[in-house]
Amino acid sequence: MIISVWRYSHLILAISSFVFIALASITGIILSFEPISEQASGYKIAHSDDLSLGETVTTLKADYLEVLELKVDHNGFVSASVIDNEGEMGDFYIDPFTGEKIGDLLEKSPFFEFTTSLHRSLFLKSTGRFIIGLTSFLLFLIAITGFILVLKRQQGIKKLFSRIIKENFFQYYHTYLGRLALIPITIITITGTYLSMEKFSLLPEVARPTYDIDYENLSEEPALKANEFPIFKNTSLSEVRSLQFPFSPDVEDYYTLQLKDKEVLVNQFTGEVLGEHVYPMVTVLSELSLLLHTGRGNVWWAIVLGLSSCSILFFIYSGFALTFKRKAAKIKNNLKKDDCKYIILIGSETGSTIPFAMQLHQQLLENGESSYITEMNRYERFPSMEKLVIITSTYGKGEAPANATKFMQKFEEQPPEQEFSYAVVGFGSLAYEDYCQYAIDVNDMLSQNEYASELMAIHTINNRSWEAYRQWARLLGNKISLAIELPAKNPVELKPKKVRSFMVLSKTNAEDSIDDTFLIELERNSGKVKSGDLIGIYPPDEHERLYSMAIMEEGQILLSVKRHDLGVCSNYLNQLSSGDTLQGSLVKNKNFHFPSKRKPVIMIGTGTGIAPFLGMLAQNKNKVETHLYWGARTPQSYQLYAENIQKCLDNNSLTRFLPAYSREGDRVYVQDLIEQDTELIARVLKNKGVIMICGSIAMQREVTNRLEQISMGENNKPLSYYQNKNQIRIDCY
Ligand SMILES: Cc1cc2nc3c(=O)[nH]c(=O)nc-3n(C[C@H](O)[C@H](O)[C@H](O)COP(=O)(O)O)c2cc1C
Repeated sequence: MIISVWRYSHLILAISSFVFIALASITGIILSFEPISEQASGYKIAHSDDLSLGETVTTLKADYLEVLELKVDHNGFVSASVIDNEGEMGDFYIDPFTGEKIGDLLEKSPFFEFTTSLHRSLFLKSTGRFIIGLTSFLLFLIAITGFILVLKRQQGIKKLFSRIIKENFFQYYHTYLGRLALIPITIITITGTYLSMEKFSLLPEVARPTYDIDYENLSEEPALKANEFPIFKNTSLSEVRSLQFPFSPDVEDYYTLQLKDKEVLVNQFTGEVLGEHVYPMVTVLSELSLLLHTGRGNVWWAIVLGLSSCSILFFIYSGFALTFKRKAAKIKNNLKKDDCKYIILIGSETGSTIPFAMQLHQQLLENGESSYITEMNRYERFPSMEKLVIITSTYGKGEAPANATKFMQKFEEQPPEQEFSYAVVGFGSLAYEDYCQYAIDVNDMLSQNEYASELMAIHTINNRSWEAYRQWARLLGNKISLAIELPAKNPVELKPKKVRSFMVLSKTNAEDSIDDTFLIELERNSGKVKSGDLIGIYPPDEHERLYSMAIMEEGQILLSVKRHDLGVCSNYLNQLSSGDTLQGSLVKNKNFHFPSKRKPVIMIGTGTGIAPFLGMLAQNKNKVETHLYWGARTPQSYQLYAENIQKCLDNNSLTRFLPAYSREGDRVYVQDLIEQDTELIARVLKNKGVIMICGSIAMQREVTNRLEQISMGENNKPLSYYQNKNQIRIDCY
């Protein structure tokens, strides 16, 4: 398993504590409802926060025979302990404006009592409290290591909140929610740890306040009413925690006023402040920790706490799902490294490139060749090596993935001592500025080795395209004269698909077209597809083959297919007639849909890559400015699409059609046309328009090179900047 230090720490911490974290989160979710239900009980009187303490004290003294204590709790509910005019003692919530009783004191429900005990101590008293305290601290460390991983993924603090590149559901939402929940989770864990430390007396001890009151000189003059005491007049109820009334009418007895930050003793006759004790930091932090950890008195914060606890459960689930996926990618060898002619070295951060490399390894073995596969960091001299294949991803900012960081140094220290040829495949994503940079660097290094000769030029693969990898493997097979044919169906993608029947509505014949290409219309039997989505077609007893779909005006599916002499699926489709049915499955391709915003669109395609664009144009009801650059061999190739394209030009759903014919006249390619329209391309990118590319990988490479030049030259921004904003949408195979 390949893993970086931070990811390893994140994982180990999570594994060691996930059971307790899950328990604390579930109980935490339940407990977040407690402050919400308390607030819903309605004992908070509007505007009471601004009422002065003096007013309430005066009102209470007038209403009751004796007042013992006044309290304001975390919800802002005001309660009083009194003896009424009938001599009855009472302890209840009051309206601080009138002094009237408005309800009995709330008692903690047995359910919340039970949940709180479970949350705090797992019913294990001190042992439980210790476990929960430690869990809280571990969760804090998990949050921090997670944050570092997000920083690495987003390539620095500046890009922390820029778009997350979606590689799969779990990775995307693990990162997305991690970013959102980081601050609340950090607060929950720090306060939880603090509260536990307090329980175990690990914080500095707080001494009881001592006062130096001059009892000899206490005065009863000038006697003022409570609402005239400056301290009571200038203190609003929102600042008060409690006020203990004097025990007797003797001047030696005083009011004890507890505010949020200090305790004050007040002469009961004159209102003079007799003593003051500011709470130490430890006490203030304890109070704050309790409020922040429980959400007491603040419904919104309680909701944030509840949602954060839910997100922790999701992190546990998605984190393990990601880990198991990574663990599944294993490197296996049957032969000894010293005996193998083929050496395959893998560079991978998360392991997703491994199954690709393993497929090649298997094929070589099946062809009777000796092949050894290992991680790049395990490079050493391989005495029998004749061919070196390096398959590596790029991470960070064009850097080596985790298991390849030492490769270059090792290779330089122990270069091969015999002649060998090499081929490098880069796995990467065009969404990053330094596309496949590490593979490029490795390729450069190998090219400088005196014994090395290039077996194949470096090949780059965007977004783990299985089709692109398959093509490369086929080319490699041709080079080394082996029948290397990887399965058509991506073995790395495990999700089963729903297979349905589709009826053929109409079809042209490949034989009638100069390019051996035909159109086939299928009845649509599901409403949830869009042009640009894919259909996987299953010829009888064969693997699936994917085609990009156009959804036409009447909702039918249109495919454009090139027939290959040995192509099982294209020949199967070509012999179908109207009324026949075929088996297929629909695959969402969300990153290749026509944009919903009314911004200009540039479509670039070659050959059958025009198909999804035909559907998008047919659905372009808003007549969004759209330019279609299409590459083919000869003008006759256009005949197949002429009617459709002309219709779109006539009804303005297509603004311009720019064909490039590579076997006629000046031999023009789509990339040449793009170069001629530099200004338009730069403007579209600048104005948040979208560029869509569909067709062959070779064309994609040429086109993206030109676009990169235009983007840098005209707008001073790398193409990846627009790719990250989803303005570049690619579906190439
Ligand atoms: C944080 C992060 C950084 C990446 N940086 C680059 C990059 O600089 N260049 C690139 O071409 N691809 C980059 N990628 C894309 C990966 O190379 C690509 O997803 C690859 O398939 C990952 O393979 P692996 O999981 O086997 O390492 C990056 C991906 C992530 C998550």
